[in-house]
Amino acid sequence: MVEKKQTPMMAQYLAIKETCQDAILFYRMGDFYEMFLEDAVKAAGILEIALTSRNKNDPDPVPMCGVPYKAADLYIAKLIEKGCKVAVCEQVEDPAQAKGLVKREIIRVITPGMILNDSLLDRETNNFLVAISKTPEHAGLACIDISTGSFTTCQVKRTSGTIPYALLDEALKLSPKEVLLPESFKSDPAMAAIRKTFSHVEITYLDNYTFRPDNARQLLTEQFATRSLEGFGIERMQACICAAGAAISYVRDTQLSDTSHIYKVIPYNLNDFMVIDDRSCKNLELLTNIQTQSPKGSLIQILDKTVTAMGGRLIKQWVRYPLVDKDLIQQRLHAIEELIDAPSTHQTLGYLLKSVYDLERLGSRISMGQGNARDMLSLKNSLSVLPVLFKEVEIFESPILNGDGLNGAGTDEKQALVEGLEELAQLIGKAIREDAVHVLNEGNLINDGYSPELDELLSITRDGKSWIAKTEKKEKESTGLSSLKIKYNKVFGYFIEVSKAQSAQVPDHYIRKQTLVNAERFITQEMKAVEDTIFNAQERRNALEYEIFCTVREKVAQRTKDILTMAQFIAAMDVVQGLARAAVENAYVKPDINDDRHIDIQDGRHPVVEKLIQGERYVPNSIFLDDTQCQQILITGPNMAGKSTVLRQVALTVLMAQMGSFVPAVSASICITDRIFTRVGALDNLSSGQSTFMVEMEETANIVNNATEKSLVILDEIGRGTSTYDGMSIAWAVAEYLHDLNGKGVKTLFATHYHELLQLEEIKPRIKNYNIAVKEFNDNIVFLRSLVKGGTNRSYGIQVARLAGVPDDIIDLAKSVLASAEHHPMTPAPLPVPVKKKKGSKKQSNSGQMNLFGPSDDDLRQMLHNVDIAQMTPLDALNFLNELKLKVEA
Ligand SMILES: Nc1ncnc2c1ncn2[C@@H]1O[C@H](COP(=O)(O)OP(=O)(O)OP(=O)(O)O)[C@@H](O)[C@H]1O
Repeated sequence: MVEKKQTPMMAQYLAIKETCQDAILFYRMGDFYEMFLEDAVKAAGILEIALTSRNKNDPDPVPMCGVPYKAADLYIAKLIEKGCKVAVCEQVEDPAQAKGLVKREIIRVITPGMILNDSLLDRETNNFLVAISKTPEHAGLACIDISTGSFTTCQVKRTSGTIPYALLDEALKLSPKEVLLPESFKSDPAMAAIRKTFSHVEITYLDNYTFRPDNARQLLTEQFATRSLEGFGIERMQACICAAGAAISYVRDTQLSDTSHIYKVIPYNLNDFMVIDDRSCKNLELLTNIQTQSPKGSLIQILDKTVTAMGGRLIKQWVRYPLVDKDLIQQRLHAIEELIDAPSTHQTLGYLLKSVYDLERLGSRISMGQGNARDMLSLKNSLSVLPVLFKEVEIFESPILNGDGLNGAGTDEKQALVEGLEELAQLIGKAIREDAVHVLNEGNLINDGYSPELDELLSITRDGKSWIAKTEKKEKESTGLSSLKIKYNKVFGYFIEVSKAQSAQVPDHYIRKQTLVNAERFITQEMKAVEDTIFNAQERRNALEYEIFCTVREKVAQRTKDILTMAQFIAAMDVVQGLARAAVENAYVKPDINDDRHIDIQDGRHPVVEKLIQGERYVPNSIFLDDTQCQQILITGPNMAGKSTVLRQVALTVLMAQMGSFVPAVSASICITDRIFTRVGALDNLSSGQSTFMVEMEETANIVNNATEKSLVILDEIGRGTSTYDGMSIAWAVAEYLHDLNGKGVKTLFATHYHELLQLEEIKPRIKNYNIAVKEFNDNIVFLRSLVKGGTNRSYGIQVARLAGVPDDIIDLAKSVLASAEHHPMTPAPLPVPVKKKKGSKKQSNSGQMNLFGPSDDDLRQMLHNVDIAQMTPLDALNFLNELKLKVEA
């Protein structure tokens, strides 16, 4: 086949495209980015723009589409959202100076995990890229956000051939936008689990070499300009090094610019924080509401009263990473307390922080040479607030508020940091015009008086006419020629015109250009020079302004580390001031952190439900859990009574206390919890191909396998999705197992409709029965919402069904089914496990749970056997009950 001859431009395009096969190439042509061939077809479809062709008359036209360069961000965002990568290719030489085809190069590759542009980022969400590595001993994870410079890493010991669940869960917790894996993982047994975990995340495979320890180590030491990784504490953490090195390699390959804002990597240990796995995070609605998937109706919505973007991102981390170090928790609580005690300073602080822009992202963009003049002004305005802000916080003792220890041990260092950043603000203020535009090559960036050279150009472009008038006056005076005038035409540009009569008297340095009937026209060397200046002034001014801008930006970039240090301090201060506001507005109290291993919450409330309920007052409830008397609480009560709410309320209160927040209660004493496990609600996971019951059992397995005596377990109705006896048996066994765990037991709150489980109180010393009280009258019930001692064997299912609007006919029928069932002699149901009765304990009861299994009635048995309760609506269930009744009566 004869290869088709390409135009030089197309040849250049194809050569560049060859280097970025997996990305859509944005090829700059004048004011547009053009896309060709398959890229054009794909992008036109996603962007909904016209697909044309470059050479329409050719029998084999090249598909193309394009977007204006000024609006490129919008289009790039859309492509990234659809999981595409975009390689931006710019003209890297001045087309006017280019000999032949203008040179072009890829200047940046934008991928879901490599985004720097503000318009493509969510203000209050980190844009994390996670790299996962595996060494014979460990699995490692590195997490980087190039938009803020944050870079962390951790590793987990491997106990089997695959990647440990804890590491995958950690990766999931970070909600990465992109995951980097070595090519070799494609055939790894862990891949199925990884694909499942990251089903909605872009996975990018890198050469195995990138993850090799020696290569990774070298990349990292180069990045941080250090001889070893000792200073970061990861010298001997090989899995961390491999993952971190691969992440840095990817950043460099895609960003192709200065990445020195990533100047450190912070290792962490999963045990340094309370573990809340992804499911529990969802179950407890920490960041999003389970129904709507939006932050509305979640804990973060209630707690997040931050006013800066940095604070908005940090509070999410505080919620996801509650502390287990008592001192660190106390520090946060103390800071909140100080703010609450100084309401007027607290208010001023909130007001001042509102003027602080996103220092992390501004600092990172500027450092990477991508900040524009507006970014510089935002930085200046933010930094200018610092001196006042630091004056205000002098009254506080807490380092989170007063910045002690910032930038080093002493007060001098802190002072030096603040002053240095103030000087930076002054430099920007002096250099950059307040009305500077976004575009960097069209001038109007630099202030008058900053550069004498620029001032000259500015005065020429602005005052061209007055310069001419001045020169005319000057020449008239020096020559004494009254007819002398300066004029302009397209042929000569500016020239001096003198009447014929006086033309003989012109000075020698005048150069004759044209003779007219009545006048002579001249130019001078000086004049031509000035003329050049005027003509070229605009262009030169634009170029010089850009040059000066880059110099100032470079000076600012040299202080990136200081800017980012300050950003982190401001973020924490903002989170704390936000938590203090939430505490005041919602009447929260400071929790006590005890060492006695008990949880004592008096008049606690659910922080979200108390805000959402309408037409009802939230009824507070008290809970006491310890390791000797009351370690497991079994909560019974009708549907809708408030069992799930009280369970979650306790979990959230413990979590809030450990993140360092005040809590919704009248008083609360909390011991440090290492993990909160939840098994709540029947979250349908059909989309991931799992049945409700399967999910429930997986969650249960995770709890019993991983809970320790320092954990808190929340179990909401285990075993609902299977037959009554299977479910009850599992629930019973799990409750016993948790009570006996490691001979010490684990603090557990267990809501259940299986009244048989109430008997556990009699055989297990640390299990206590509670119920949520209701009041009955005239066959109706009123929910009292208060948690009281003792169990209840009444379900009030029919009354709740009525409240829910189930038609009266069905309610009446259900009642008669129930009555008839209650009056039929039933064969007692066997207990799920043998129960040793304690001396003096009450008679075992099978109350409430009816046995409908007539041993001789095979039909009924078969019907019950065939029914799948998990798939039934309440209405189906009632209809089924009716069917049973008709069968019995037949
Ligand atoms: N302490 C309370 N004060 C006021 N209202 C409450 C309280 N607790 C719960 N509620 C209200 O009752 C509703 C039902 O509560 P919840 O879901 O906890 O009941 P439940 O007993 O777990 O029900 P089910 O057994 O059907 O799952 C809540 O959505 C809330 O509106």
